[in-house]
Amino acid sequence: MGGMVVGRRGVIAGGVGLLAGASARPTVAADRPIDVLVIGGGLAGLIAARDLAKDGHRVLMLEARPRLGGRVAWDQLAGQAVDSGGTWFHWHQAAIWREVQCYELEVVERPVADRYFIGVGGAFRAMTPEELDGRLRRGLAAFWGDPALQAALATPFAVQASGDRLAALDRMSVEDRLRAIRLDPVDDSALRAIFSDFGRPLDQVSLAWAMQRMANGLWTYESFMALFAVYRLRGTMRALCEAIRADGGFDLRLDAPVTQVVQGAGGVLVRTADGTAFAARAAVVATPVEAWRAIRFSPELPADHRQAAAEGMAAPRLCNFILHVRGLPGVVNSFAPAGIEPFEFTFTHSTIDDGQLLSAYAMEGAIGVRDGAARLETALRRFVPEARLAGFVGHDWGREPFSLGGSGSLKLGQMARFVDRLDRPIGRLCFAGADFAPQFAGFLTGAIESGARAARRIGGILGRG
Ligand SMILES: Cc1cc2nc3c(=O)[nH]c(=O)nc-3n(C[C@H](O)[C@H](O)[C@H](O)COP(=O)(O)OP(=O)(O)OC[C@H]3O[C@@H](n4cnc5c(N)ncnc54)[C@H](O)[C@@H]3O)c2cc1C
Repeated sequence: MGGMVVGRRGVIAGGVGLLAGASARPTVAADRPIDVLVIGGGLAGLIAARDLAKDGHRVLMLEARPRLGGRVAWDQLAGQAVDSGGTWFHWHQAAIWREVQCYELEVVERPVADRYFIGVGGAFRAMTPEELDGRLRRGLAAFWGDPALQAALATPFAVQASGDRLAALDRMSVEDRLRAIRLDPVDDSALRAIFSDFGRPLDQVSLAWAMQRMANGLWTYESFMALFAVYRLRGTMRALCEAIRADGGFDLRLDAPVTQVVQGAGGVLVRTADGTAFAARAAVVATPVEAWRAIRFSPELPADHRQAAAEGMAAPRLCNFILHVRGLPGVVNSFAPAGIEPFEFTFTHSTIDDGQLLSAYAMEGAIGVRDGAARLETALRRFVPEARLAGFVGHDWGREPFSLGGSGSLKLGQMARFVDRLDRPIGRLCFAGADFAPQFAGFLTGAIESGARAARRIGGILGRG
């Protein structure tokens, strides 16, 4: 098999058309064989494709949806462009910050909340920022304060080198740890409430994953809290996707779900749902783990990969919304322990002339896009009775066939088995994605880490012939 298109259409469809609605017209003469096929155009795939193309390889990206971005998405609401997928990042997340700086993209800071509403005992309790701050500082100090737990993550960037100690932590849940430290009930509720952003019930969240998130911030309260929605891009994450795409110099086919990946001695053959086949010297698979289920791999994937696909790694029921709300008393932020309130957390995304745009997340799928405005407004009124909903946009990520889940935490045992392992090359294939990224699994920056690493690894394979 060697670097040419063998599909029934007989051409490679490239395309400079960028995001939603771009046509799949051919723009690149099929006179040079494809070196690498990149399957999936989320951030991991975009970075891998760009880096490989910049290294002089001919790259074709095959993306299932009619747009790029994957779990990065954008909509219009109240005349504003809003992010409706992955949005927030911080400068201590080096991989994404570097991209943002490189492309000179403008960063906007989230307004700081002056009113908190915390789910305690089945109702919301108003807290001043000072009260919440005190409770969380106490709670987190107890949660991560055991030196033996911290020692397991002495090098949080090198999960596999952490060995048995990390594996033992990975078998424990966040719930196990909360039970062990026995906080005062309101401190306990406050901690459970902010942990609702882990995206699944706490007895299913790997303690090792949660601790890695804390170790990444040097076990400091400020750095841990910096992971809760501090900076976003002006003009949405679309600006970053467009910058990478424009810089990349790779070809693109949208609306091209891959259904089959076959590896031979000298290359890879990839088939899309319409029957077109593409051959290349190597491929990067940058879809969510859950999406591997819909692809036939030959030879069969190793047992760990099959197991990861069967278990799933992303939060399966995550719905998120941007709500246009009037009548809010100030800059608000609500948090509730998973599974109790319709929204696990909400916060003022921005203030506009006519009210506020509020980000709202339902991690346990208690409320969905199909439920409509009246139910969303009722959910909001649980903490601000005077709130009036003027409009909304939302995504139900578990129902999107090319995601089958949102993002969030890793389940028990997944860190030791999958992180820093699923991305090791298998012949001429390399897997990339935020879900099993080495340092920030589940985050935008993790997708970038992982895509860059896949590009380097595939580049090494191509260099060897
Ligand atoms: C609601 C929500 C909010 C989030 N908020 C944040 C946040 O604020 N900060 C943060 O750091 N992270 C956040 N995240 C997480 C972050 O968005 C993701 O971790 C990251 O975008 C995943 O990137 P990826 O490239 O690994 O995967 P994806 O973005 O899922 O990209 C995979 C791509 O593969 C494509 N694909 C799937 N199957 C096929 C196929 N068969 N053939 C071809 N293509 C296929 C998909 O269409 C998709 O484009 C959030 C996620 C969600 C859902």
